[in-house]
Amino acid sequence: MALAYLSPSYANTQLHLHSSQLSFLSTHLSFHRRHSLRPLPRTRNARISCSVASNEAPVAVQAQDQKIKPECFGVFCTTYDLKAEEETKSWKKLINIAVSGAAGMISNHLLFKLAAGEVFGPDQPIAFKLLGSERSFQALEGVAMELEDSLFPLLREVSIGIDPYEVFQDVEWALLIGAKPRGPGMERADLLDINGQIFAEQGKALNAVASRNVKVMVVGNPCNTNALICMKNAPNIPAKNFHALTRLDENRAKCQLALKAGVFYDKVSNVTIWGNHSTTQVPDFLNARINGLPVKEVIKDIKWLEEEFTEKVQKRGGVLIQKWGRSSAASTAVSIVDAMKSLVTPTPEGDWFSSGVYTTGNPYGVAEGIVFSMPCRSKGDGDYELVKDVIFDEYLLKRITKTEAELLAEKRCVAHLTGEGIAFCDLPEDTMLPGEM
Ligand SMILES: NC(=O)C1=CN([C@@H]2O[C@H](COP(=O)(O)OP(=O)(O)OC[C@H]3O[C@@H](n4cnc5c(N)ncnc54)[C@H](OP(=O)(O)O)[C@@H]3O)[C@@H](O)[C@H]2O)C=CC1
Ligand SMILES: O=C([O-])CC(=O)C(=O)O
Repeated sequence: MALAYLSPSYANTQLHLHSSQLSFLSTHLSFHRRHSLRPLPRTRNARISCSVASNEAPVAVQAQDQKIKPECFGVFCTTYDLKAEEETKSWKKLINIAVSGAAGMISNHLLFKLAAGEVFGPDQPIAFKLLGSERSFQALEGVAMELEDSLFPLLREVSIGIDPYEVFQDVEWALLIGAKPRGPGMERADLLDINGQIFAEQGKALNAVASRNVKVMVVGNPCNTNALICMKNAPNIPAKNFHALTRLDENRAKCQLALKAGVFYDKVSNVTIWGNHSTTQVPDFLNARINGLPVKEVIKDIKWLEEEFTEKVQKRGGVLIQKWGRSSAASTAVSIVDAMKSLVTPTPEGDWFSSGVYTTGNPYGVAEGIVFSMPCRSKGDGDYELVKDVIFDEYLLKRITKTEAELLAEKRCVAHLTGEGIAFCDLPEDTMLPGEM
């Protein structure tokens, strides 16, 4: 069954149905900016003009002719003038970006940055495939309407759906943000299991329908182990293409080092976050540099580095939640943009960036088979290589061993979701997500 386009009211009606009946809802609400000067079919054009003219939300109309696929929505139906057409000739091929948890807080910042060209530049048109759920479908429509009202020249298509097998079709980037937050009294093992199921399903869907070289950025927590689960369920996609977001931690570490040294934060480089996006993460001040000098030559207060600095970065998310009542959304979105940019632009000479990536084959002696944040460099082709010229001391190694042990325990806890046998949960008691206090 196909819909010409959906409205809040129509979607609502359907949302009361059994989930097996819902897949057609992902027969996306598509907003296509038109590339040609060819006039729109009269009937569709007329219907949409009507909804715009009456100043209402997009009106639900089931296709009279079921074969007509939706091509445009509201203002997106307007054809471009010749000047705009000439401009688009120099544009690159459309890039398909999927975002899950698209009605959530992080996404609400991220989508607008991506559509403005912050990652891929001013000549890269973009299509958004937004994944929501029964819960969030109506909110997703609201998000889509805001995108519509933003008049982004680069945003050529927006589709929304709740079936990852449809939403992930041909996507070249999958930004997996949606995850259940840890509620009061919920065990970490339960959180791993509930979210793990989401990421196992999404991994399978990516494996089945996404571009074979899709880059997957897992943000939803616990992001390292979610990324591992997703990857293990997508055997046809290179393991190297999966990332867990630790760039926010890197940015937080840079900020604290700059503050202590009294320099602007662009003077801080070579910061690695090692390990898990949790309170065991290790912000590496041994290899980091300020104005090109080793941090320890600029900040002589070793006690501050080992204790205060490290803990500040590890728990920054929780302190922020205490102040603001909600978790970091804007700075997380900024860090996702940074992380993506680091993969599509060459890393500046001598520097690197942190990302949670698969450890198999790593040169540091970190246990194989987990997703662990490590220092990476990229040629800007979407791929990365691990940095070899880093040094370790006793302090750093001890901390790395602790975060590694936590990730190995998380891995045992989700063995049933990675195809590695029976799960056994012996998670360390004293560690948390950065946002937990
Ligand atoms: N790696 C990092 O650096 C950071 C990671 N995070 C993590 O990112 C994730 C998203 O954060 P944020 O956007 O602020 O969160 P929000 O609560 O605003 O949005 C989360 C989205 O997750 C989806 N979701 C999926 N399953 C469930 C479920 N069972 N119960 C409730 N919601 C669910 C919901 O969308 P839908 O209904 O459409 O599925 C919801 O819109 C969280 O896991 C958070 O911990 C946050 C900050 C930093
Ligand atoms: O714990 C959370 O949900 C928030 C988080 O990851 C962070 O702030 O780094």
